[in-house]
Amino acid sequence: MSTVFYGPLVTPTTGSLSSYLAIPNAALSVSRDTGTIQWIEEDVHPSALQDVMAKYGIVGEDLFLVELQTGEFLIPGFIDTHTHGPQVPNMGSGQEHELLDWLAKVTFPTEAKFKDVAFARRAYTSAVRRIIDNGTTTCCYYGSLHLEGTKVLADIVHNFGQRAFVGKCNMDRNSPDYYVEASSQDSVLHTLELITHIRSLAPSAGGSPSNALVQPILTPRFAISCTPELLTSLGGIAASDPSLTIQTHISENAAEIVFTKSLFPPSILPTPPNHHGPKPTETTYAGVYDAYGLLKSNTILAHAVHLEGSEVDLIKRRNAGISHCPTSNFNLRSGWAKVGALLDKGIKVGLGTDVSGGFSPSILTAVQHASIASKVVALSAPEHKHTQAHHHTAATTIPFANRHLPVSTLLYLATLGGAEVCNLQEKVGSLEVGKEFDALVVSVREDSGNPNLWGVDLDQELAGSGSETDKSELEGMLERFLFCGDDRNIRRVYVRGQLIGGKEFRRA
Ligand SMILES: Nc1nc2[nH]cnc2c(=O)[nH]1
Ligand SMILES: [Zn+2]
Repeated sequence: MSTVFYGPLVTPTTGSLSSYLAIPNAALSVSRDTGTIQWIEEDVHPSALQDVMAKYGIVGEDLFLVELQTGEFLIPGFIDTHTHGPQVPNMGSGQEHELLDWLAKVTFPTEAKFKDVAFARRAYTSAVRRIIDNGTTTCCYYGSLHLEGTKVLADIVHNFGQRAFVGKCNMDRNSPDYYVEASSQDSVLHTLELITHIRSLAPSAGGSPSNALVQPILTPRFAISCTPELLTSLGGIAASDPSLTIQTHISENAAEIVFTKSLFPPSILPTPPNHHGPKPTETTYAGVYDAYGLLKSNTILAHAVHLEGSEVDLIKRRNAGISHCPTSNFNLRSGWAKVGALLDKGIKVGLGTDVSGGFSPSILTAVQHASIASKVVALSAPEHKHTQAHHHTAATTIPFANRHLPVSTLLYLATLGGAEVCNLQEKVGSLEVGKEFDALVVSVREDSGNPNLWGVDLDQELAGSGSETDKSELEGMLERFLFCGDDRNIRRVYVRGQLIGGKEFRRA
């Protein structure tokens, strides 16, 4: 049995950051058993739709047809490569601080409340629901340091049907007395127990644990909050369990970097695994994680605002991914990441909301600020005039560094780039045959209820044109959605073919 979606479709494609597919009349079939995309046909005229479906043997009772209206389109679901579940209640609070003060004064007190499991259940239920309804189909969650509360987070994500990585913070030092783990041994035991719990959650129909939607993730909060003993143990877990993903923070804030270097002088750092040549004589932030075996192809590094050149090369060599969190980076006055230069190096980059350093749970807000961040980079680059002059050159031929990111790249970062950072690019991130259907039905119609977005159906009405959408109109719809859209424009949210959220789901 299949569900066939018929209407406009927008998707990035593998390997192309400078262009994307915009198909005004697509038919896309999803298996109702496995949730995978079975076939996609482009340019299907309404009168040919029945024939196309008959060609694939889809008739009568086998068929569920979803026809999109004018002003609606399909897009891959958003991937949030970095957020904090227990900080959702804090969104919009404490906006005056920089990182280390903000952690001490605003963040740790709130996270400490998640010791109360009943509180955690209520808060996480609300948090995960709003994250899904904002179109996030895959989410990398930091929990608090608590084992039980973080199990609850994993259970809720599992029950809601979102694809996710869930980890509990490892933090056994440089944290307040009321919010710190008792020892590195405790931290490790609780981490292993959480991994076991998450892997025991029932995989969806017929799947194996490795195919489960919710996966565990090692979560050393950041180097400052972990003793060398703890980092050593976590590196050991990572080495013995190579499929295990790792998330942490890197080079977010200037004071944080100074403190990190003071805690880890080269004399105490172990020699990194896979290290060739002499041991580094100076500490770098990435070098600390590398020394403990935590910088790998399945490591997700949030922020990367102030990376040194040698760190960029090391991250590339290890094929670790970066979560760009521009809303948070502006909000906490951390700075702005040089994303274009990272992309030019071939480093994997996705977007993160970093709630509540970032004040929005929506990847759309991250897209808007990623655009602004890239424009700040362009404006502050010495060759500003030069790059402006080349504005109209074919995008594929120019590097991304020191240039504003085009819509195609913003779309990529929000979807397929995020999938690469999570090593899920074979499964999700784009609408391609064989991938799982993690997707959104977006509406940029006047009746979406978003007063900030001028409805494209109204445009067509005013122009007196028919209701057929052409390719350039569809591209315009995408741009308008990315810059002016919010959850009111997200009608349906699908993960692995299942409807799990969106405006229509909430009403039902
Ligand atoms: N943005 C952000 N940076 C961190 N570094 C360590 N912990 C945090 C956190 O909770 N948020
Ligand atoms: Zn963070």
